[in-house]
Amino acid sequence: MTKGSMLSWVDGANEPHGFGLNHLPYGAFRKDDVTRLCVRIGDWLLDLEACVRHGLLEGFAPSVRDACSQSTLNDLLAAGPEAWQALRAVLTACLSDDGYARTAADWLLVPLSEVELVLPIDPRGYTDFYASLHHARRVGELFRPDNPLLPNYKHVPIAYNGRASSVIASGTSVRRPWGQRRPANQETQPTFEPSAALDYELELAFVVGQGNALGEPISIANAHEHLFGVTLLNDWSARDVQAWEYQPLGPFLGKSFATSVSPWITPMAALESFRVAPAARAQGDPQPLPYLLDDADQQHGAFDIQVEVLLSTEASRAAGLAPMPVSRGNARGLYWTAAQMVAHHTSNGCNLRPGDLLATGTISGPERASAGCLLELTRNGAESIALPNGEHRAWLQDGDEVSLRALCRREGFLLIELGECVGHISEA
Ligand SMILES: O=C(O)/C=C/C(=O)CC(=O)CC(=O)O
Ligand SMILES: [Ca+2]
Ligand SMILES: [Mg+2]
Repeated sequence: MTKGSMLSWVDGANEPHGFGLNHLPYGAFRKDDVTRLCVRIGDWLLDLEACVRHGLLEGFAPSVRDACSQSTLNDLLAAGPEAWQALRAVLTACLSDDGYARTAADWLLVPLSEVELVLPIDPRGYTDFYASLHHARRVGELFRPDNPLLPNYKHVPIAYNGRASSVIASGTSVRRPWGQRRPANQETQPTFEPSAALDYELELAFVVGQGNALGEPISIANAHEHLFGVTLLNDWSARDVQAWEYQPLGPFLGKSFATSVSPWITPMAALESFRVAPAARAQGDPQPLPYLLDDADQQHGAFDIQVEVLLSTEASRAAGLAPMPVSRGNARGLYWTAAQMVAHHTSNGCNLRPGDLLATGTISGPERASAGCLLELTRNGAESIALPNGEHRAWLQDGDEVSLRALCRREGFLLIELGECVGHISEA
C-alpha cells in the first residue's frame, strides 16, 4: 500500500500528476476581477474564501478565517505552524473521499483553466544564497580563476540581498535589461546597452512563515517552525552587467531586473517524505560552527527534489516542439540546508518577515549536465550548447522561454510536482 494514498472525490485528483491530496500547494487566482487564495488539487482550485463563507473553517480563530479571505498569503504565513497544520488537516479532510465538502463542490471548486494565477505572496525581502558548492566552484573558475572557491565558503552560508520589488509570477515576461558593461580584461570605456549575456538560474526558494523580532535570532533547531513552504525561483542574471559591477559589493543591477517564481507554494508538510540527509561533507571539510549545527538537520535537513530546466525558442514553438530539456539536477546535493540558511540569516539579529524568500542559489550538480545556468553550461558564453532541434545557445535570445520544473519521486510515496516557473524573454 502506498503511504499517504488517501483518495479524493475531486474529478481527476487521484491520477499520478503530482497535484494529489498529498500535495495541496497554496496559490492565488484572479477571476472576475477578484483575487482569492486557494489550494490546488489536480486541475481544480479549492477557493479558501468560499470555504470560509460556507462555514467549512468554523473551528478556526477569526484571524485565521480572515487570513484565508485575503488576496495574499502573508497573514496566513504570520499565523504560524499550528494554524498551518490545522488548516491543512481540515482542507485534506474536505477533499478526501466522503469529505464533507463534496456536497458544496460547485461553490468551492474553480477549474484551473478559468483563472489567471497571480503571485500569492507579497515578498518584502528576497535573499539569495549560494548553497551549491559545484556552482560556486565553477563560477569561481570563470570569474576568479586564481581563487575559484573562496576560503569562507565552507564556513559561511554566503548570500546576497536580492531585490523583492521585482519578484514576479511565472508567466510574466522578462524584458532584456539594459546595463553598463565592459569586456573582461579590456581597458576600454564601458558601454551602456542591452545585455548580450542574459542567463537564468535554477533555484528553489523557501517561503518564510512567522518571522522573528529584530535582535532575536532563530536557532537552527527552531528554524523549521519559521518555514511555510517551497517554490521554484529563477534568478535571471545579466552576466555581462554582473561581471563588471559585482566587485566589491556583489550583484546589483545584473540581477535585480526580474526574479520569477512559481505561482504555487508547496507546504513544507507535503515534503516530509522527501527529507534526506544533506550531502556528506568531504573529508577534511570543516565542521560548521555550533550555531549552524543540529543533529536533526544533519539527519534529514535536505530535500530530495529533482529539478530540471527546459527551453523553448521561437523556432521550436513554430515547429510544434515541446520545451526542450537543457539540464537536470537534484536539490539534495546542496552544501547548506534551509535550516542553516535561517539560522545564519538571523544570527546577527536580522529579522525575517512573513513572505520573505530565502532562495538556495543556483542548483548545480557535480557534472556539467546538471549545471543550473548557462554561465556554467557554456563556460561564460565561450562554448554554445546544442539544443535538440539543432539550434545553439551561448546566452538567451529574445523569444526564448525558460521553464523550471521540479518533482519529488520516491519508491512507495505519491509523486509531488512543484508548480512550474516559466519566463519569456522579450526585447530590450
Ligand atoms: O560567484 C559569483 O561571483 C556569482 C555567482 C552568482 O551569480 C550566483 C548567485 O546569484 C548565487 C547563486 O545563485 O548561487
Ligand atoms: Ca542566484
Ligand atoms: Mg534575480
